[in-house]
Amino acid sequence: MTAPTVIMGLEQAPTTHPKLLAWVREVAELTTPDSIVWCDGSEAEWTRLTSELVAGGSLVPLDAEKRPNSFWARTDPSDVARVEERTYICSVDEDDAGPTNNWMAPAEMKRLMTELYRGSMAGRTLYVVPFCMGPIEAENPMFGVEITDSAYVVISMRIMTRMGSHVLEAMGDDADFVPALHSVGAPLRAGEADVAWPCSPTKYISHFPEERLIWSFGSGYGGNSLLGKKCYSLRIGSVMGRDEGWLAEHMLILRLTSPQGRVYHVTGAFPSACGKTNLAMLEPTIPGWKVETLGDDIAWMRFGSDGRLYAVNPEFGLFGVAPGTDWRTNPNAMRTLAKGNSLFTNVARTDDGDVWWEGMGEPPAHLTDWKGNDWTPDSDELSSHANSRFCTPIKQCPILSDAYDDPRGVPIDAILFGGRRKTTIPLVTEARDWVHGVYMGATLSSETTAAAVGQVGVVRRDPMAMLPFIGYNAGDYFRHWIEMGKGAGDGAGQSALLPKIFYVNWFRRDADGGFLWPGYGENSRVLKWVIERLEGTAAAVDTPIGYVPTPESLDLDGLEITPEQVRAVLAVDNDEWRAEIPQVTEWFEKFGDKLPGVLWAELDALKARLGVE
Ligand SMILES: Nc1nc2c(ncn2[C@@H]2O[C@H](COP(=O)(O)OP(=O)(O)OP(=O)(O)O)[C@@H](O)[C@H]2O)c(=O)[nH]1
Ligand SMILES: O=C([O-])CC(=O)C(=O)O
Ligand SMILES: [Mn+2]
Repeated sequence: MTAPTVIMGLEQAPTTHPKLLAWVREVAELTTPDSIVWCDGSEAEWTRLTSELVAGGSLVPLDAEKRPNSFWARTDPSDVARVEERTYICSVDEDDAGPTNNWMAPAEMKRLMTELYRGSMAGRTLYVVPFCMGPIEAENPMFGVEITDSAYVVISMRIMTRMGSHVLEAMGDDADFVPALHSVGAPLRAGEADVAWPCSPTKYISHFPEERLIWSFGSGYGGNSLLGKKCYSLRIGSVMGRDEGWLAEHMLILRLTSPQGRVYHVTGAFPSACGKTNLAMLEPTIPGWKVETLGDDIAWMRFGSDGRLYAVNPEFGLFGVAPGTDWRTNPNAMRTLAKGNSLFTNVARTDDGDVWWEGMGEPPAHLTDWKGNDWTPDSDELSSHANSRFCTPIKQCPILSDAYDDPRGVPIDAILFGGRRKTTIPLVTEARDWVHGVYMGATLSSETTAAAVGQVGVVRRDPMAMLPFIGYNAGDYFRHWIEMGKGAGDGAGQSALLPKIFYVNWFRRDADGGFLWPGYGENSRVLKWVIERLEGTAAAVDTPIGYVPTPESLDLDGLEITPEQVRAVLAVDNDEWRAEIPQVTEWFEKFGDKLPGVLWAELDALKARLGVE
C-alpha cells in the first residue's frame, strides 16, 4: 500500500498548476486541516480509505462473497436527502437566479460561509479530488477539483466521476477547472472522538455562477456533497450551457434497437425518484427489442456538425434509489450491484452481511435498519430510508452501450418528459412540435418524493425535471430551450433533425389507488410506440393536449391488463385538464417578462382546444 501524500506545506503537491495550488493553499489556511491528501484515484487509496472508514465506524464491510468490496453506510438521521431550502444560486444580479431559486448576494454568502469554513476541517484531513465530468478525451474536457474533509465523499467521487492522477496530469498547468469546496462542518478538538457520520445542523449548498464556483457546507449526503453531480453537471452546467449554446439536463440516456436492427437514442427527464434509473436499464418485455444504457441521471446535449442533437453522460457511476430495486423491476441494476465495488447508504443490513430494502422480495426475519436498530417484518417503520441509495460503477452495468465513452455522445431521436401523477396525465402524449414540447416540459408537474427534504406527495411544477437544478432564471432557461429548437443544422429542414418530444406518466392510479400501468420492463411498450411514431407507423388520437395512442396502436401482447385499464391510462379528461389551466397560468406569471411569448401562445391554444375562456 502506498503511503498517503501528507504535506504540511504544498511543496509535495503532485501538480504545478498555479491556480489549483493557490486555491488549495487558501482553503487549507482557512479550514486548518491536520493534513492534506492529494487523491490519486488508485485501488490502494480506495482500500486505505475504506479501511479507515471501517475502523472509525462509518462503514461496515458487507459479506465478501455476496457483495465483494462493498460497504454499508448509515447517515445521521437528519442528513438523508438534498436540501432545496438551503440551496442557493448566488448570481451577481438577483434577477439571474429567478423566482425558482434561493438567492443571496455573492459577497454576502462568501462572508457568511467563510466564517463557517474557518477552522471547519480542524482535526480532519483535507482531500484534494481532481475529477473530470465526461470523457477526459473530449475536445474541451470538463475538469473540476473538489476539496472535501470527508473520506466517504472521496470514495463516492471515485465511483461517480473520472477521478485521480490521470485527471491532474491531463489538467497540466493551465487547464480551467471548476473549484468545488465541501466541508461536513464538524471540526474536531484535539483528542475529540469522531462520530460515524459527521455533519452540521447548519447547511448551505451555494453556487456562484459567474465564477463557476461551488461551496457546500454541513451535509455529507450525496446530492449535497458529491459536487460533480447536481452542483457542477446541472446547476453550473446549465449556466455554461446558456452561455455557450448547449443543454445540461436531468436526463437518462438510452439506446434502443428495434427487431429490424434500427438504432435509436432516447433521453428522459423525470424528477428525482421518478424512474430515470429504471428506464435507463430497462429489460424489454416485448420480443426483439434491445435497450442499452448510456446514463441514468444527467445528459449534456449539444448540436453536432450534422445538425443533430448529441447527448453525453458526464457521470461515471450510478447513484440510484434503492427501494423498489429488485430482480423483477430492475434486474440490470441487481446485476450491476452483484459485481461489488459499491456503497449502500441508509438501506438495511441482513444478519449474514447482505443488504435489503423495501421492494426486494420477502423481508428476512431480522435486519439492522437504516438507523442501526433491530428490525423485523412486524416493525412499524421502514427498514430503509425512502431515499436510501446505492452507488456503483456504471462500467459494471451489463447492458452499458459501447458508445458510453465516446466524447461526441449519441444522436438523440426522442426526448421524454415525465412526472409522477396519480391523475390527469396519460401514459404517453406526443408533442405537436418542438415549441409544444417545450411547453410540456415547462409545465411538467410531479408529486414530490423523498429525494429532497420536505413533504412527500405534493404536486408541484418541476420544469424539465430541473426545478432544483436550473442554475439561473427559469424564464431564461425556457427561452434557451426555445432557441435550441432553432439551432439544428444550417436552418434548412432543421426541424426534421430535432428530437421529437413526448410526455409520459408511469404513475397514474385507479380509484383504489393501484397503478394503472405495470411500468418497469413493460415501459418498453411505450418506447416501441414512440419509435413507431418517429417512423410514422403508429396511430394516435389528436387530443387537446397532443397525440395520444389509440388503444390498438400500443403493443399489449401478453400483458395482463383489462381494456378498461388501458382506456383509463390513456384517457384525456378535459375537465381535469381545464382544472390545470389556473395552475399553469399562475406558474407562468411567476416569470413576468422572462417567459417566452410562444409559451403563453401555447397555453392560449390549449385553452381554445379545451373551450376555456
Ligand atoms: N410504479 C412504478 N414505479 C417505478 C417505475 N420506474 C421506477 N419506479 C420506482 O420509482 C422510484 C425511483 O426510481 P428511479 O429510477 O431510481 O428514479 P430516478 O429518476 O433515477 O431518481 P433520481 O436518482 O432521484 O434522480 C423507485 O422506487 C422505483 O422502483 C415504474 O415504471 N412504475
Ligand atoms: O442528487 C441526489 O441526491 C440524487 C438524485 O439524483 C436526485 O435527487 O435527483
Ligand atoms: Mn437525479
